[in-house]
Amino acid sequence: MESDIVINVSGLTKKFGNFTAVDRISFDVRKGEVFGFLGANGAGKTTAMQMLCGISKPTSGKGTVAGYDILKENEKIKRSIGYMSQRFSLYEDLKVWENIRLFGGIYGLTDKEIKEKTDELLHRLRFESERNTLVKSLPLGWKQKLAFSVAVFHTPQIVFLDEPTGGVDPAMRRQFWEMIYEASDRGITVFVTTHYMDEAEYCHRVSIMVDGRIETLDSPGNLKEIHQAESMDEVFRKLARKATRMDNG
Ligand SMILES: Nc1ncnc2c1ncn2[C@@H]1O[C@H](COP(=O)(O)OP(=O)(O)OP(=O)(O)O)[C@@H](O)[C@H]1O
Repeated sequence: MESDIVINVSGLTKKFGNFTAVDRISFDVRKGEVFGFLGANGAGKTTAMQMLCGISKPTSGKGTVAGYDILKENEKIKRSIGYMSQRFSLYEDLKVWENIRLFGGIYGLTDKEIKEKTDELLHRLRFESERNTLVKSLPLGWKQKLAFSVAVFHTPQIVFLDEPTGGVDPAMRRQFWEMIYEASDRGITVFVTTHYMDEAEYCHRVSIMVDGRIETLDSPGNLKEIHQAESMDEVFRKLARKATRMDNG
């Protein structure tokens, strides 16, 4: 259904000088879908995601995100999405409740909404006792859960997650993925990059980028069938082997 499409891009390209970081990518993502965006280091995932979020202007190509034109309406896109990355998310020197208030305000909620939703969120996370804790003293897994909760606090149409679960154990990652499914059930589309192939199995659909291009895109089940592989890890290794671009940064 046309109206269910929340991301639609066609021929999206980003060049840095003569170097083509993202090369004519085209795809659709549906409302409530958990969409995995995979690729080896340097494949172009972050660059592509920045274009989708309205942070970086495409060199060519077109598309819409949350119903807005990525070339002309990037400010409106920024207001319709949530964003969480491993590197930039919460303020370490602020308390838990102060972080929630800050991001609620940035995303345009009123003080009353922020207060009500903060109580509800802390209750749901069973985190009331940590209301006044400084974020820097929380374990990494809890920081990630809180960062995700903050990124969907304003009920955005789409939340972009850039390697959200780096560095935590599988049990903690599973808890994180329960939150992802809850958001998806509420109709929030989840666009997620990850290096963990068990997480790729949890996505409704997965795309794999190689050297700036989308090499394959389908459900994990179909990808395994098409590429004659036992696991997503094997699918990924078969495709990533084709990469000529090396970037170990
Ligand atoms: N501002 C820039 N100027 C020049 N080259 C860039 C710039 N940003 C990214 N690149 C290059 O574009 C390519 C794609 O980078 P990008 O960060 O999008 O990859 P990635 O798939 O997100 O990798 P990783 O998994 O390591 O984050 C890399 O070769 C990178 O060096």
